[in-house]
Amino acid sequence: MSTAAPQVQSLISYLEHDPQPTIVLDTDYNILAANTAYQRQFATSGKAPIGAKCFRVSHQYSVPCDQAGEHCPMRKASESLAPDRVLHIHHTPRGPEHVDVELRPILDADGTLVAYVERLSSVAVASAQPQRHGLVGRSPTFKEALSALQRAAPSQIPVLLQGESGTGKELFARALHESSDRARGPLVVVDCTGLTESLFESELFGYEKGAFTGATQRKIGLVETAHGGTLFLDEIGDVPLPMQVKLLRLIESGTFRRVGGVEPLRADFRLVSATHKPLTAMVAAGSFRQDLYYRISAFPVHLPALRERAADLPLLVDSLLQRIAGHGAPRVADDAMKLLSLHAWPGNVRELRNVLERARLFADDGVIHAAHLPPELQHALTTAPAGGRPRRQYDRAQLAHALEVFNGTRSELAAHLGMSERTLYRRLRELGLG
Ligand SMILES: Nc1ncnc2c1ncn2[C@@H]1O[C@H](COP(=O)(O)OP(=O)(O)OP(=O)(O)O)[C@@H](O)[C@H]1O
Repeated sequence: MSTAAPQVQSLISYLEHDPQPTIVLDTDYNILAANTAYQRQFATSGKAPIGAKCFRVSHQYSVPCDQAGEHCPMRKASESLAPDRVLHIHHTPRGPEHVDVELRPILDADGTLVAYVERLSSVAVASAQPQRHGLVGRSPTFKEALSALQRAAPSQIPVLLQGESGTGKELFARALHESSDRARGPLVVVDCTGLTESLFESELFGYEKGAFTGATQRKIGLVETAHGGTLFLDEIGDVPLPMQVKLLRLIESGTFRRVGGVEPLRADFRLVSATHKPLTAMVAAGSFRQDLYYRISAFPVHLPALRERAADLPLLVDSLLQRIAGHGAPRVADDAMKLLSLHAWPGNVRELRNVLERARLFADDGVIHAAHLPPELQHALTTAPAGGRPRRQYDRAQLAHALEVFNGTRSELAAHLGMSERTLYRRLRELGLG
């Protein structure tokens, strides 16, 4: 068991009453102390893991995180002697969990590094294990997006979520709202697609009685409904130019008027926008206002496409099946899982959900087999007729995706794609992937 220097002992007793889970570590990854809050939330065996290595306790690794392919905040802090913060997946009594880790190096009077203090906060808005609601994910690209979200959440900075359709923009917006200090306020979702100018204005700002024919009484708009909370403008790239001016005025002045009203009203919301459109290209083409773009995009977050987070597929499949089918959720056979992992998922998680919703209706024996998946997924397993050409020509994107996600040798991949190894190599060379 490690012994701590006297200054470190004082630090330990100071941290004992900290309400946030905190541990003290020496420079060789040994846990010197863990406060009561840590023991309550994270101690897996019910007692403080004094003397154990942090990487073993938090990750069940036998080597430090950076040797296991993860970012090690201790390594970085030992070089910079400055604090570091990372999002890790920790082993906890509740299973794997996303944890925000803040690490501070402790220096003695000579400036020598003597210990580290690590403060942990569970990230409740996303799960690293199958879950019946909310965001799930554990791949590096998912963690990057989640980590960006956690950094932006406590401030008022406008966030722009950029991702293809079906990547979970609304779920991320909800997670951001729930991680912010406005979580007790409302989250108001505005779908900006297909709104005419007058409808947009009256929906957003509301109207006074008599403002137009049919306005028989005052109506509160969505901006007012979002008071004290978050206003989520989904598909902001679909807002036509004349309405963009009105949006800009609202964001810049923080005030608005109901249609037919004279009183300027003060708006109090945190703005989150989302789009699957390339806004910078739209700005260059003149179809999106540059000034509005700068206002909404102070903190852009890239939401990964499903093909960029292939490692999350089994977790997403489990979670979505639980959501679709509840307790009687079917299991997915290996051949079906292989097909799912070879598909490029242009429709992302929404497409995956649709495929599973359909497939489970065929799973009479409680198992989803390859045959239960739609034809466009089946092709990946068709084998070449003996001595003949493969039945299917894969395009560059499909092959690049298969290369990225396939867990096996090139000859196994060739077999899965229904072609000979030589043909695979030739195709890869032709497409510049070899
Ligand atoms: N990380 C995730 N974990 C769990 N479910 C997810 C995740 N990402 C997306 N989903 C699910 O995928 C579906 C699509 O998500 P959502 O509607 O948020 O996507 P979107 O990006 O807003 O799509 P669109 O741009 O078409 O409106 C929903 O059923 C959502 O619950």
